[in-house]
Amino acid sequence: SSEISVSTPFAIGSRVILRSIDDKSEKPDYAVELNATNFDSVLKETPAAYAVVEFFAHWCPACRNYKPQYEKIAKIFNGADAVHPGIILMTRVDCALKINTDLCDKFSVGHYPMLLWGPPSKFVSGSWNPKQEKSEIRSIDDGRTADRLLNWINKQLSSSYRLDDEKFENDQLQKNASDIGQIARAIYDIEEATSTAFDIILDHKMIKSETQASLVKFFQLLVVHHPSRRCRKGTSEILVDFDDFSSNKKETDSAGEKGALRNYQICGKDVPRGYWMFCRGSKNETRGFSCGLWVLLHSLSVRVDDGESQMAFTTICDFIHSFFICEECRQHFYSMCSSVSSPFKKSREFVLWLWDTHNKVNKRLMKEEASLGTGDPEYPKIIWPPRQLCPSCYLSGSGKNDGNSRIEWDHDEVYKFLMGYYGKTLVTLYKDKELLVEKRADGVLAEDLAVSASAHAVVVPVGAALAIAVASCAFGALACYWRQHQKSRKYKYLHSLKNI
Ligand SMILES: Cc1cc2nc3c(=O)[nH]c(=O)nc-3n(C[C@H](O)[C@H](O)[C@H](O)COP(=O)(O)OP(=O)(O)OC[C@H]3O[C@@H](n4cnc5c(N)ncnc54)[C@H](O)[C@@H]3O)c2cc1C
Repeated sequence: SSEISVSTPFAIGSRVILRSIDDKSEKPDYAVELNATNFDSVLKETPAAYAVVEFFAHWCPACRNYKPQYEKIAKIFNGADAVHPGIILMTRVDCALKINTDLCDKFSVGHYPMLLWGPPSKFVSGSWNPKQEKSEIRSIDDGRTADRLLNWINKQLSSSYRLDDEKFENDQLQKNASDIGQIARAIYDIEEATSTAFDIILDHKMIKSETQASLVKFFQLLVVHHPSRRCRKGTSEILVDFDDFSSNKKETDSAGEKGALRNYQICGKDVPRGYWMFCRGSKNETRGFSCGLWVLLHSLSVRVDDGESQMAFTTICDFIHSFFICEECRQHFYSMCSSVSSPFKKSREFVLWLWDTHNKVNKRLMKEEASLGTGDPEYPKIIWPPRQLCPSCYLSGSGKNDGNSRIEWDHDEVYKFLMGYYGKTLVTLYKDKELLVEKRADGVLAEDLAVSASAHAVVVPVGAALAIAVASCAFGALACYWRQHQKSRKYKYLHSLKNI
């Protein structure tokens, strides 16, 4: 610094130079900067099981020196390129900013930098003080270097993370196949798969006059039965405006159409995150999207009512046929759809059909992957669920699930298991508690009732998507209803604007 001050006679100039030297050496921050306005929402939304919050002050020299150490750890855990994403969220709060004064007080920040550790939900609207007993938030007393901080974390989690772990050395596999709770992490993959599917459809310009009806029907299914509330919301927004894209289709080039739909975030602004949790493979190229898609389909199947089951079946078959870009997969799946001779009357039949169909795919892939070596070695295909996951699904003494022996299933137990697994268990970890809004006996959600109460007249605009919506009211009753009301609100709004 003495060199700089000698060569630069003006104090302001030297500051500028210092800053620019600094900028050049500055790497992107991996830790998420939080403040009083986003602290609760970021910690509420994160899929990570733990959070570290570093309280610091930007003027504090010790904090500046500590930053590269902390960043080394943040790089391992935060973001799409992280080696171990979605497990720990690394954050920081600048207590020197006025806006954060109360927040830092609530967490009894007495020195800088100060690190706290705990489940993210415990930080939301939370507080901490050093004398508090039985708090799930703990002070990290030995995190002065990256190595020591990682050691501290490893002790908490009985893990063996290392600073030089490389991408996709995924050592945190869900090795314990009998751990039913693992599926709770899949809610985030279902969101990821929904958003990825939407991106693929746009990237490959797959919305054509002959595929559009399939997409609208699938969106209707999502609006009503997607297990994530923000995906239901995002899909409904697309559905409401869908006519506008399709009616302008002839005039707009595909880039324009794609561009317009690109403005929609089907599962909200935080998705896609760029990584998988339940569906994370041991290699970059395995599992991921196709696993997430299966889990989405199963989670939809357990949520439809008896009267909707046939419609949900054809909707899923058509969607996969039109939009699943894996040619072999969509052909195989569609031929299995086509072999169903009589319509489903009960959702139980549909749930079990999807389960059995998935097992047929597993069985075929077991042989293929063994001979070609294309599977994920850590996740060999099995006839599912394994006995450890659902002992009662197996009639006593029936065969092994290696694809060769015949298993005698207790279908009542399998159905019960699937309903629990993809139903309640799937959403137990989900942070968006509004998701758990009670359904009324007639299946109408409170949020939809709020809409109906505020919308008076039903003005039905004539459009392709709406025509399809009306035609598919078997399960779309709520979706059509919701859409018509939204549409009517929008048109009324536009009309009132025109009149101004
Ligand atoms: C509709 C569809 C058709 C496909 N067809 C093909 C194909 O023809 N050829 C091909 O190479 N790949 C196909 N794939 C991809 C393939 O099935 C797997 O998704 C992929 O190999 C990744 O496998 P995975 O180990 O992650 O488990 P996946 O098979 O993707 O399963 C995801 C998760 O679902 C659960 N699960 C497994 N079996 C069942 C079941 N029977 N019922 C309920 N839950 C279950 C397990 O927890 C599993 O981890 C298809 C995918 C989809 C969505």
